[in-house]
Amino acid sequence: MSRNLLDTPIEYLKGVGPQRGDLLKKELGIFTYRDLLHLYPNRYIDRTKYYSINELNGNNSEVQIIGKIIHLKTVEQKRGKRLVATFTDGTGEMELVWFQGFKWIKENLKINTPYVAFGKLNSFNYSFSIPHPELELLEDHQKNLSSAMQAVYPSTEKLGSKISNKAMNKLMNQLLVETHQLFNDTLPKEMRQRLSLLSMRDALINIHFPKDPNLLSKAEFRLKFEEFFYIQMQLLIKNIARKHKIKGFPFKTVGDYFNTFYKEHLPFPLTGAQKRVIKEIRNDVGQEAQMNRLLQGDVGSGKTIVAFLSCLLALDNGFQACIVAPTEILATQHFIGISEFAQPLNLNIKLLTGSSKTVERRIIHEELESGELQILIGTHALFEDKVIFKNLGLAIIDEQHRFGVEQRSKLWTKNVLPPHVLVMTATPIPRTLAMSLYGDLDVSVIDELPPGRKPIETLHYFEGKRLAVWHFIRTEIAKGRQVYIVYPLIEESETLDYKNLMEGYEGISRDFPLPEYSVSIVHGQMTPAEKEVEMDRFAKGNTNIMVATTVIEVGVNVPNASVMIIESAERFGLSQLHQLRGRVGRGAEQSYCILMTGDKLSNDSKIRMETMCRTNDGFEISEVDLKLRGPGDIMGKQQSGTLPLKIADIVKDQDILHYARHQAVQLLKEDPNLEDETNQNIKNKLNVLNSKTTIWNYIS
Ligand SMILES: Nc1ncnc2c1ncn2[C@@H]1O[C@H](COP(=O)(O)OP(=O)(O)OP(=O)(O)O)[C@@H](O)[C@H]1O
Repeated sequence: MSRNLLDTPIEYLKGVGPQRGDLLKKELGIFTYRDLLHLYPNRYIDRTKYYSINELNGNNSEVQIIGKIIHLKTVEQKRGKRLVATFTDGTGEMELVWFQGFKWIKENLKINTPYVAFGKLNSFNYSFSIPHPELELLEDHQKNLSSAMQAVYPSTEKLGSKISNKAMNKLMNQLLVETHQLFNDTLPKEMRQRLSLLSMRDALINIHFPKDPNLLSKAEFRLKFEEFFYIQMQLLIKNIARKHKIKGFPFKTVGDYFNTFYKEHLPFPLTGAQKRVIKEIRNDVGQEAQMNRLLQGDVGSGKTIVAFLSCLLALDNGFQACIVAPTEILATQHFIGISEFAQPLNLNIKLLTGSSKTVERRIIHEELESGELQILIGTHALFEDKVIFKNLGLAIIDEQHRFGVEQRSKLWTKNVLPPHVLVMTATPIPRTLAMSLYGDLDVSVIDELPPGRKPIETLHYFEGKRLAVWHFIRTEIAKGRQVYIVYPLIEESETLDYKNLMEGYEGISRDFPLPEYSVSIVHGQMTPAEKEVEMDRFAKGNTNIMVATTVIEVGVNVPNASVMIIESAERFGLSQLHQLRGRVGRGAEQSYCILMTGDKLSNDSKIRMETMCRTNDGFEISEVDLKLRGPGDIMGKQQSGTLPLKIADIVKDQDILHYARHQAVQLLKEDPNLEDETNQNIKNKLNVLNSKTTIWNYIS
């Protein structure tokens, strides 16, 4: 497309002007002609359908009726004045109503003249009305009707009557008249023909003024394809570039540490998935390029041993490794778990968290710089400037989405070359999202649980069943099992949150009294040391019940705990519920998760409870979560904001996403550097995109 005209500030478009221009800029972020062109409609109204008044019913939402105004009157009520027109089409009568702008309407409306009235239908006791209808003289309507399907723009909700939908349509028409000659295509003709894609020009015209439903769906397909195709092209090209350009330390040998542990000290036979993932990692770190791998494994799938074996690869090649976790509890758990694995190897492994003592810190700093310290495990305390590695070769980051971009890149600056990076997440990211967001990270998936695990049985109970639930807890404790009872974190109010938890704790302590039962508690207002003591009591089996807020959400590993009670479960998101449930079912016993809720549940909450009761599969759960919440909430605003999608929807349009990815892969196979004459416009568009897109800024 010609850049100049399409970059024209929006206020210069005929019909816009400074006032409307300001509205468009402020409310919709439309600054130029180009921005307006890509403001796509939300939906379409069939303007070929006319209703007669006697066929109206309460189910009609928007209607279009040909008729005449036979009477106009002003009605005064307590709530204010309104102007009411009696409108008839010969089959019946209805009302057209206005609450403002009376003078103009009275002066301009013609009595007993054919009009087309269009708008939202209100019904009350079998009488119908349209508030603030769009009215057009039938004569004009027949002359003007250029498109049977009329676009409704998202602006309608935001701008209301300031720029009506009709006015938006008019502006769009004006814009297309002025600019349509200038639309160059961004996809080669050969490709468009091969894939039966509309040209950009036809797609844009038909998305705003569809000639018929078939052309509309072709236009939508073309524009969605375009968005996905270019995202995938960027990701794939970046991936190729990374493999070539970002040099990393190659771990050439698989040495004594790895081999000894693998052959002699594995605490259990690895699952097929664990073996496969370790192979993928070994292959990556053996190359000259930096590894950037995302390791997805459902809760309890055994990521820790994979992390440990990866660390051994670094150590075998004379490098240090670190593991960073988002909370002290999790970092400590990793430290305990890894130290246990490492016992026979006599390694120097240390823990660094916010509550490490000054003396410990000094020792850690010194040993780290001298290279004596081999594996450092900790929280974001590792990102501090004082923490200097002699030669960090591998950084493992657990639950990455809790860290910011800058923090992660801080680890990079600690080296001449970047270390290999393994990002571990127990929150499965739906495949489609992973593909669109992490297309340039290599992904490994542990999709198999260790053998002998019994699926967790999940049950949903309303408050009225509490006594039965308590009875159940008693029988499980009598069998020697332990129980978690989790309360929601009420984000807006720490005090309320605390009060809730403490009340629960007091009740539980009353219902499960000493000496028969003992109850631990962990909450956000305790110091890390206090939390650790309580966690430790529970982990060692000294207490039967652990009462906690979501601080135990990730990483806690107490295989003997077989019951998870989640209080006010309707307050939790799906992925959080799944994480919490993952704290049980880690031993060989049958485990249970009980979701307690109030009686009144929203539809979404019902779906969440049903999903949890139906499946233990983290990927399936994350797909449902994605559908319920949309990608923004799952990934956090920062990340979803980076996806440049205006028309495509990563949930609904997954098929197009896969198709576009396939086409992008094929194209790059055939012409990796886009040198072919026919691919020049793709190259040009990528150049423009690369100069402004931020999609991966947070990854690299
Ligand atoms: N191949 C295996 N065979 C038997 N047990 C295993 C195997 N792999 C891991 N485990 C055990 O399963 C439990 C869960 O493993 P781990 O803590 O590594 O899970 P995870 O993937 O880190 O889960 P989470 O993210 O929930 O912490 C541990 O008790 C671990 O010892």
